[in-house]
Amino acid sequence: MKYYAIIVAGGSGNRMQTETPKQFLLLNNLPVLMHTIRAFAQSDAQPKILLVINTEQQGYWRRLCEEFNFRIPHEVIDGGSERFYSVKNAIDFIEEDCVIAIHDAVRPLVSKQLIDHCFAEAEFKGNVIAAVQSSDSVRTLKNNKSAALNRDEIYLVQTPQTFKFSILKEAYTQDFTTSFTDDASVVEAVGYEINIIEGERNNIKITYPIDLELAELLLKR
Ligand SMILES: Nc1ccn([C@@H]2O[C@H](COP(=O)(O)OP(=O)(O)OP(=O)(O)O)[C@@H](O)[C@H]2O)c(=O)n1
Ligand SMILES: C[C@](O)(CO)[C@H](O)COP(=O)(O)O
Repeated sequence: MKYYAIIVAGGSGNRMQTETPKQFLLLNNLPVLMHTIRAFAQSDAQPKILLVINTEQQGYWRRLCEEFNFRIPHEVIDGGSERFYSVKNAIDFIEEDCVIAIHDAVRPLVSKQLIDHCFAEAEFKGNVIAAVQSSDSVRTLKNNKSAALNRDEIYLVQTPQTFKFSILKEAYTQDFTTSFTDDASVVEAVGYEINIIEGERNNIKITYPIDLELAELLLKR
């Protein structure tokens, strides 16, 4: 089987509020994105790596690769205006049957074990996403009224989100809607049941400044 990793790095990082998009910020002296690519390059699956970056940041990325002597082979794909379109651009590039892991560039602490587990399960079941159970109590808030939910039924979804090529190709022919917050929601909308495997508490998404500080601490353990 052929394996691909689509690493989406086409966002602008508004919530991080830094001039440099968060995927390029230094984490332990190496840009976040290089940690992420390295995790996939170290996996047993040895996926072909497709890196999605906005056209205006591709020159900056090339300069970073020179500066850090970063030589892991990867194909650069143009980013889109939404994560959905960034993923779609990468899927459109793939022309062979394969299993595809889609991963946020800003989840640099993902382990090679989780990556390989995702590839193996998706090859067997068609799709699988990594998620962790909520350790906090959870509530909904609607019309100013809050209500408790059963936290045993609540999973916090991560990436990798891994799928057989044909499933992704079919799902990404749909028109974008704002309810598509991840790849699983896109695939579910065409009728597939999504499988969950245990993610990793360390596999945090760098979204706010505190997350970068946390990632630094986790890497130093
Ligand atoms: N048009 C987009 C938007 C997001 N992403 C990527 O999707 C991942 C998860 O998105 P998020 O954390 O929301 O990143 P940003 O969109 O950059 O952040 P923000 O929402 O705070 O602006 C990131 O690796 C981001 O680079 C992307 O490839 N293309
Ligand atoms: C894909 C994702 O990381 C799964 O948790 C998440 O949905 C991305 O959301 P964001 O708002 O684009 O960061």
